[in-house]
Amino acid sequence: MTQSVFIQNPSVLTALPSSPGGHPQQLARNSGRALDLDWVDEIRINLSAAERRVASLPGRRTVKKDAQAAWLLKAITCIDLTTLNGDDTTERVKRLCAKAKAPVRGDLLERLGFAGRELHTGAVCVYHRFVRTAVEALAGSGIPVAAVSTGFPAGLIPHELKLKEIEASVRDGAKEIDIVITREHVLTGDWRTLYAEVQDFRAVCDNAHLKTILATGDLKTLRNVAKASMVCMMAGADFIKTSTGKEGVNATLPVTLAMLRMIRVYQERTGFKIGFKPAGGISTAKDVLNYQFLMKEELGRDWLEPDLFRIGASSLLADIERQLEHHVTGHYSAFNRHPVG
Ligand SMILES: O=C[C@H](O)COP(=O)(O)O
Repeated sequence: MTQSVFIQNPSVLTALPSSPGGHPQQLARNSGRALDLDWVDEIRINLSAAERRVASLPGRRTVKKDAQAAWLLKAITCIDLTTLNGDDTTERVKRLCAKAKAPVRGDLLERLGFAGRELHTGAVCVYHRFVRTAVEALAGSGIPVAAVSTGFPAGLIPHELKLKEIEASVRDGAKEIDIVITREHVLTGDWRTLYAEVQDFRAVCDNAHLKTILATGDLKTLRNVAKASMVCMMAGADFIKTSTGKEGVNATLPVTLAMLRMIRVYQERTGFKIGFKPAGGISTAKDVLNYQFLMKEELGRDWLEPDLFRIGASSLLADIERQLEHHVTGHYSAFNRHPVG
């Protein structure tokens, strides 16, 4: 799961938030570890402190002009370009894949000094039914296909069927599997069962990377979010992900802060770097910059790269492209000029 943006324009180059054209990070994959309930029981989260911490971000951190363009180009490389709708079709998935391969109009890239350089999204994320279509459409691009499996979005189908769905997605060529956890295990504090569930998912993923969706909007408290994060990482998650996009409340900055702090603790204790994926409702360039700032402040530059940071989004790319157009032309275009993504 490694890609890099290659930057040509010198002013954009200096503004890029992480190594331009740099080498992919060599990450040791999280092997998981035995469940240690002390690591779970000791977790405390101060909600008002978390809210204060993230509320200060927009006023404190800002990037403009070339710097903003550079951060937004980097964000594109981290997008899991997503379609997860009941009316998805093969043609829609093919169009999405075409957009993932060429996320920004050629004339804009030229004016940004990017012409001819590699730029694509982090992945394309679809339901299992469309994995094969996406794999074929993305062949040779290096863009992985992520499948939402395990009875997405509620995750209430039988456990054995969840395992079969993961196996089928892997067989069809998915390189990343976004699973939903059973929220009841969190709401009842049944950490052993949650751990066993995620361990089983990880085992059938084989070499595909496992992103565990917590559905944080269903988990009631930040403490539950933090505890579930820790259990999923101990069970072998490669990424922890906030939401399906279908809960009443999806990705938020306070939830992100709680999850990032757990990633930090897990790394301090085990040495493994776990990725983070906010998803659901992230639709503007302004939103995504705040997530990037928080990632950098909490975990450092490594977490601005697509092997440790993904943004699950269906419409964000359109706004980013619009902002890039404004950057190079001074004008905003209508959203319908950026129809996909
Ligand atoms: O995982 C990705 C989400 O389902 C996308 O949510 P969104 O449509 O609000 O961008």
